[in-house]
Amino acid sequence: MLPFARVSIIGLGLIGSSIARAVRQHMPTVQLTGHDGDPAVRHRAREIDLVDDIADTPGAAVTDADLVILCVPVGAMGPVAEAIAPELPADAIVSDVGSSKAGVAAALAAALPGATIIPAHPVAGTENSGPDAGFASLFHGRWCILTPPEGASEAAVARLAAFWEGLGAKVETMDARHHDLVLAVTSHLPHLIAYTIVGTASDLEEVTQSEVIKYSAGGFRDFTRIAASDPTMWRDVFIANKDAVLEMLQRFSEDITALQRAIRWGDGDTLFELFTRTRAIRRSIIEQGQDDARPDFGRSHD
Ligand SMILES: NC(=O)C1=CN([C@@H]2O[C@H](COP(=O)(O)OP(=O)(O)OC[C@H]3O[C@@H](n4cnc5c(N)ncnc54)[C@H](O)[C@@H]3O)[C@@H](O)[C@H]2O)C=CC1
Ligand SMILES: O=C(O)C(=O)Cc1ccc(O)cc1
Repeated sequence: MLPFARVSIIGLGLIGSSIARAVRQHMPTVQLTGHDGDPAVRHRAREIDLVDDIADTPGAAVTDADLVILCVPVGAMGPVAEAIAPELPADAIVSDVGSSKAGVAAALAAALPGATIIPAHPVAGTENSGPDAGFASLFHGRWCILTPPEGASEAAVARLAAFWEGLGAKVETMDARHHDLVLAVTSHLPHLIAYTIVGTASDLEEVTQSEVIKYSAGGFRDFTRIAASDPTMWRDVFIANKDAVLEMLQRFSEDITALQRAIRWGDGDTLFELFTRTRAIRRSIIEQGQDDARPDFGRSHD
């Protein structure tokens, strides 16, 4: 028995289109409806037959749904929730996939009083955007974190968990604020660092742009992948998760200052001890099978 029969996806970019493809693959009897605010995306979604029905307004996309998933940038979650409010069936569950959770949860609760809202975050993605970037296996073996508000219906949480497990994800439940703190250090700060270092390299006067491209060794290349991530999405994440990001940035600044001091004073032991510890962390990630360097990662568009 499937947890939902009629799923509506608002926002048909990387994550929305990946959910659509995964639902088609794993739950082929589910009736899928989609909407995107960009007419070109709606046109493309029709062209590639992404879902069963594309609605021209957010409200029209949810009239029949028993699960509505908002897959838009976090800054657009509140306005989209307001737009679906008049048409939302009373028994529908509303969820989202935003990369930050506390602010989104507050925006959804304000826009949809009385609705069953279970926010979620599939911790899986790539630097690409748009309906052609998605793929059905994106969530396989990846975590999806649910952040139900206090007093949320356990049955609704269980149904949403079953949905994500059905798409191949592993599900964890967490408080929204804790989620935002954890993701600030594991995802948001790394993106900020990547944006910074690629910006710094391109601003240098004594090193030319073509030298940066020509001699970019492994480390810098990896940063450029992350720094190619969607500007709208990440602008919204940093604005929405301001407190947690600033807290982690403060810690990071202190730690990098300590390394600066170690380099200045030739304190090799401090550098060696840190690099040994970080190598062990990388190896344990690989041992747990959570490495994105899987041969087909981001390439398979099934
Ligand atoms: N990119 C990634 O790796 C991951 C992203 N997320 C979250 O998923 C959400 C979507 O991100 P992506 O799919 O990567 O972005 P995307 O840019 O590929 O797709 C977003 C879609 O939302 C549409 N949209 C924007 N504002 C809208 C509005 N007001 N009404 C209707 N449609 C609107 C855009 O036209 C676009 O097609 C974001 O909240 C992001 O934080 C979560 C996990 C991973
Ligand atoms: O492409 C990468 O390396 C990512 O880190 C993808 C990603 C981006 C945002 C999320 O909230 C979750 C995963």
